[in-house]
Amino acid sequence: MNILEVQHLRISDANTSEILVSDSSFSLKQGSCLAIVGESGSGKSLTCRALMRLNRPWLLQSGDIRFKGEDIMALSPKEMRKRRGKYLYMIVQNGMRAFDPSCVVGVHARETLAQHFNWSKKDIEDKMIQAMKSVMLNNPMDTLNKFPHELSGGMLQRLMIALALVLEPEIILADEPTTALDTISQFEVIEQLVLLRERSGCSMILVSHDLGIVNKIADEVVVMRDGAIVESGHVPTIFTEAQHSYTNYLVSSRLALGSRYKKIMEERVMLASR
Ligand SMILES: Nc1ncnc2c1ncn2[C@@H]1O[C@H](COP(=O)(O)OP(=O)(O)OP(=O)(O)O)[C@@H](O)[C@H]1O
Repeated sequence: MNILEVQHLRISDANTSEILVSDSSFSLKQGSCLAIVGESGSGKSLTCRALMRLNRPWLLQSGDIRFKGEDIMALSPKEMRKRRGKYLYMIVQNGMRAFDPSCVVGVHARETLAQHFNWSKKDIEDKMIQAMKSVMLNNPMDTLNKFPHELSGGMLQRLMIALALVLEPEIILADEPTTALDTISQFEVIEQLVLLRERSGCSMILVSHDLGIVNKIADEVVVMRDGAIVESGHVPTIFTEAQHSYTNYLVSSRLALGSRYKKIMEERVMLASR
């Protein structure tokens, strides 16, 4: 069963009349992970944000987006706000942008959870602390009392994942969740995303440049270029039988994440044995 169906999505810039995403159609199966790959500027983030209806007001979108059959495009702004967080949850590239810089991250977490659940302050805190421990954020109370700029990029990403564990959204949109991180933090955040899927059974859309990450997490993939989908299919098939020359180019030039993992793990084993 498809939890999300997108038909003929088109995004254009009202200021310039430029078409940024043209006639994009894809679907997400319940419980599966769909990756959107493509070079910079191909329309991956705009597509993701269109699903949440979070694009800037001058970016006009048309087409049909259905979440469990419900027409997302027809919802009022108020109804759409209710769907964000609990149904569609976004993990962004740069954690600093996800949190209000003027307050400690615990306030953001509490406010987000209070929007969706009738839990007491104590319940919210307990659930958040438990989730933070499970994503290896030690000293959760200390972390919750910090401002975003006092936390590393990896910690902010893990905080977003912890929040997702408590919210249990139906679809997680992870837009280049590791791009802004160093290699070790990338590895850890990817591991946490894999665990998040296992624990919550959520469906996921993963935007990535990195076909190594896609190979590790995703079941299906769509390849975008210049605002259009040029190819889509099952991950193993795309890796071995890509039809489009651009997909072949991506596959052949992909970062060998597998070997990077191996290298990191070898380094860790060496450090641990010293
Ligand atoms: N707010 C905006 N206003 C106008 N044009 C925009 C806006 N955001 C993005 N664009 C344009 O839309 C196109 C697609 O952008 P998008 O951010 O979706 O690319 P992307 O594939 O996610 O790239 P990257 O991998 O670098 O994040 C680009 O040409 C970009 O310049």
